[in-house]
Amino acid sequence: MRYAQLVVGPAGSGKSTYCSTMVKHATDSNRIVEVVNLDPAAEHFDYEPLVDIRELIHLDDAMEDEELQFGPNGGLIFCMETLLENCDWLEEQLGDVDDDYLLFDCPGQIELYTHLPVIKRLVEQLEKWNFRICVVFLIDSQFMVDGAKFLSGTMAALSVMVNLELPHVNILTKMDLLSKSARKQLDNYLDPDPHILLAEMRNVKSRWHEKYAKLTEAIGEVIDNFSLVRFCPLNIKDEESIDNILITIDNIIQFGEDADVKIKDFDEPEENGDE
Ligand SMILES: Nc1nc2c(ncn2[C@@H]2O[C@H](COP(=O)(O)OP(=O)(O)OP(=O)(O)O)[C@@H](O)[C@H]2O)c(=O)[nH]1
Ligand SMILES: [Mg+2]
Repeated sequence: MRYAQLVVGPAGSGKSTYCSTMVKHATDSNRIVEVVNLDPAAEHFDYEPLVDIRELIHLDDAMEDEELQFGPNGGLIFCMETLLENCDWLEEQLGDVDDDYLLFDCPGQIELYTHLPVIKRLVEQLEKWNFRICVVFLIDSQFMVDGAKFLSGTMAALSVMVNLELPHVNILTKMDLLSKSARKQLDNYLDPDPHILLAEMRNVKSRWHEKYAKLTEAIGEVIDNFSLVRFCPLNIKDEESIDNILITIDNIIQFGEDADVKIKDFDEPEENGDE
């Protein structure tokens, strides 16, 4: 079994920073975590990638091609499709090391995760290669500090969850940039209570809410009733905060737990036999 975090989220939400932060944190606790750069347009990141999609195809290749004539967004989709067509290349680059733990630093175009099939197909490949995957959806906490934005961010997280159908963690990034009052505001939402959100939206003059108060309320309640979406705050300046996130994800993909799981599986038939 191998382990992977698929790090996704809107442009600039902090995906590449998250990856380098996790690598440093893991190294400090004697763990090896490596990053695969899947962003064909990446210009800067603070880690040494194990695999880099730009060695296969760069966004400029798609955009400068006389025949293709892609813009930046179509070009990106083209690059991701090229990656899928060259699965052998990726498989070879990834190697085949048991217990490997990789972070896939993905591009920032949200449509890749909300409704296009290309990332989903990549996930299916990774699963064939024995990866147990957790989607890590990052969203900038600064865009989550009022009711309407929080609701809209929640809906974005939900579309990614529905589209990718994988174990999933939502992370609020850049908590270090929030003012004290903004952080307090956000704390109210983190244990999501749609009534707090709604009461607040009622106070804010919003054309949407005036017209669709009942709809907003219904969406809020559905999300709450099904415990669909939760957010974990991440402050990269606080080791404990980083550690909490890593532990949460490790648990989800059962990293380091396999030994226990095997023992349990082994014991169960015996117990049944005794009964
Ligand atoms: N203060 C602070 N800045 C952050 C944090 N995370 C990211 N940033 C900054 O936000 C900007 C974008 O961060 P990136 O990590 O490149 O974001 P990204 O999601 O990889 O961006 P794209 O790949 O372009 O979609 C950079 O200037 C980072 O330094 C954080 O936790 N705290
Ligand atoms: Mg990036």
